[in-house]
Amino acid sequence: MKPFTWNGQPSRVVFGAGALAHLERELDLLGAQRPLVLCTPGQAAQAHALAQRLGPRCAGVFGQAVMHVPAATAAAAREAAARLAADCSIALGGGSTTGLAKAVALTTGLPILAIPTTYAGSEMTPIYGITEAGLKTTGRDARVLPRTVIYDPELSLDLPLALSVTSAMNAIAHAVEGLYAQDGNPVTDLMAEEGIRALAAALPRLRARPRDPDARGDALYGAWLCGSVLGSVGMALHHKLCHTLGGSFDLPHAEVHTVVLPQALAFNAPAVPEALLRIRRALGPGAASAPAALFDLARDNGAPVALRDIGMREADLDRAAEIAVTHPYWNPRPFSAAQRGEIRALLQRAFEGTRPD
Ligand SMILES: NC(=O)C1=CN([C@@H]2O[C@H](COP(=O)(O)OP(=O)(O)OC[C@H]3O[C@@H](n4cnc5c(N)ncnc54)[C@H](O)[C@@H]3O)[C@@H](O)[C@H]2O)C=CC1
Ligand SMILES: O=C(O)/C=C\C(=O)CC(=O)O
Repeated sequence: MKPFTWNGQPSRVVFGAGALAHLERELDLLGAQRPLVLCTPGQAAQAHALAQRLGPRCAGVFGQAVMHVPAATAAAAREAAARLAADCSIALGGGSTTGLAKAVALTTGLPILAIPTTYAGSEMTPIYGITEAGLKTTGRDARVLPRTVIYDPELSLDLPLALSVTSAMNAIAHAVEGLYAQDGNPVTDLMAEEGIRALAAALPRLRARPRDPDARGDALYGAWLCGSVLGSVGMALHHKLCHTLGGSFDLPHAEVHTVVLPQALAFNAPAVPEALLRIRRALGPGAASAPAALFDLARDNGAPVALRDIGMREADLDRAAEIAVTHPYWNPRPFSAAQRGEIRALLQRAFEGTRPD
């Protein structure tokens, strides 16, 4: 066994149908007396219902979370937390809401209690992302890791099916990159393979019965595992491309992950044979290569497989390639300015939705 360092996340996790009933207990354990509830405009009703349940204990609701955490939104949330004398953030929603809570925590240290309603997995990572002047900056900081996570499958029963599939692919992408991470280890490998398996198996069940609580629970379990992998090891080419396309071209996050993942894995395939075997095994029996099987998993569950179908302009691909190779993340197959042509070709295949070999 090669030596490794395990920086598994110390978040406290409460998991199960109806787990939201434990919110007050978990706030008490955090010593939080005045939580600020954060949400997106689309989830305001859920957030206000939670605030009403908490009564005078609740400092208020800030309902302006949006994807990629614009710097101005982060500043407004910090101002609201200060004005309301909040001592904790409750992030009720997906990665955009958790990301806003992280932006507040980054400068204020306000602890986060996350209540995930998608499969993004941000609740299990110390990674933050803030977007300013069309450029997304990401970083890692222990202060942004949520202290407590309440996973309640009942909160995702109404997650739109299309987003359920792409958000699951976002989670699978964390695990895929974790399997070839520079700082991967046997524990994260186990979590990654099980996370991919759980999510891939849940998708057809969700398509058949979107409100199936067992399928939603299995998907959330897979998201927890994949998010834990992302929180423990580094990201590589795939995430760099998605941060570029999402942050600089304002493309929808989960959809970008869904489209790019097969293409990025195909680019890395020659350098990551062990990861391919684990991914292939996790996806179940079939003759397709791991990249092609991921492409098929997305396509067969009704998800987009081409950048041109999610708002990308072909004229922007050159600039996307340029940004992607500037300050690249580590990757098992090097990509830097010298590989700009290869990255541009990868983006062309993603733009057209070409099924990998
Ligand atoms: N730092 C990290 O570790 C990670 C960060 N992220 C970030 O998270 C953001 C994307 O998060 P996502 O969860 O993909 O999307 P999201 O949080 O933006 O949600 C997408 C839409 O779905 C709605 N929604 C969410 N849950 C719902 C539910 N259960 N029922 C009905 N509607 C619901 C939201 O209101 C929103 O309008 C991006 O900014 C991405 O960068 C994503 C993964 C990991
Ligand atoms: O791309 C991902 O799914 C993981 C990390 C981020 O999205 C960075 C961020 O929080 O914006």
